[in-house]
Amino acid sequence: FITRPPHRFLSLLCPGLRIPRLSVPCAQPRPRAMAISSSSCELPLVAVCQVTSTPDKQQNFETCAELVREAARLGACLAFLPEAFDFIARDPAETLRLSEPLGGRLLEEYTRLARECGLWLSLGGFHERGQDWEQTQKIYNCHVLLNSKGAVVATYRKTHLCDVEIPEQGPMCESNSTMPGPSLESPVSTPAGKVGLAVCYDMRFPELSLALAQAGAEILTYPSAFGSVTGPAHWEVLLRARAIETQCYVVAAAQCGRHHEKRASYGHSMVVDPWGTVVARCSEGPGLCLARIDLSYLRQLRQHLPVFQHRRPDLYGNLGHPLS
Ligand SMILES: O=C(O)CNC(=O)[C@H](CS)NC(=O)CCC(=O)C(=O)O
Repeated sequence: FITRPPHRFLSLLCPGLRIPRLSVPCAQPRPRAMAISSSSCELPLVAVCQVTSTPDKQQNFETCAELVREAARLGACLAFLPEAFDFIARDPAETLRLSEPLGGRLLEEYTRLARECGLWLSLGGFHERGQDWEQTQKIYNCHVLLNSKGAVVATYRKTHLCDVEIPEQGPMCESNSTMPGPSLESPVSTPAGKVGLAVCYDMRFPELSLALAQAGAEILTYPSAFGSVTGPAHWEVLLRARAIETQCYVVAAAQCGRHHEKRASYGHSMVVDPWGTVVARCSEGPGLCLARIDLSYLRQLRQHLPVFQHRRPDLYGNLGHPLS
């Protein structure tokens, strides 16, 4: 996939690249933070990377780095990598053995990559040895956001762990190796908009997405490694529902294909706009797709369909109250 020429790459993998609703005239001055691409009339472009992580960390890094470089060449200001971009291990013991702290070698390599490419990176789910590693011998599933200088600007540790038993998908017990994160993270300003951080299974909890939207998120991210049984049934429906109800863009970078003998993922990485339209999707296998983020469209939509003004938090107990 890496050797394909860019135009072919794009037309194959990015049917959503047709630019959605360029309603902002070029003459209109844009905020500095959004003037990322060579032409100031272009809306910020984001890239969604799809990979098949294996237990081989170095190989995984090289694959991700190739996609990130391609994203930068194509003009993206922000690239999204899926959950477990660092590796997918065969068992919990291997997961723990391969894990690193945020200050470890792998994050250092990604810092260099972000700086080299000059783009922001959403590292969707890093197997992180946290401060409490010595006591707990468990890790966090940590979504790390790097800016274009390679600095860590935010971390969110997955709060809903995937302990489920889906017939024919095999049991998953994430809490065997992983601690749930203690809190949600306030949305972060990026060149593409305010990004709200989540991870995979979190997408099943609309409370989280509403909390992020009410705290100002414009883009929700669900980096994932979705299973092959729940994938066809729930993946696109959940992502589109989260986009429609929060009136946010939803970006979901996914693992795909076979990671090792025991595990495969559904793929179907995509970007959904706040209307619920899928504006970009990856085709089968590793690759990337691109989408433009149009915040004036998002604001218009929120004006025309003001669901956040119609909420009745007086009726829902603690649901729907803002983050901060
Ligand atoms: O294990 C790792 O290394 C990384 N973590 C994952 O892949 C996690 C926990 S097993 N996967 C999911 O949350 C899938 C959720 C899902 O498939 C659903 O909600 O239907």
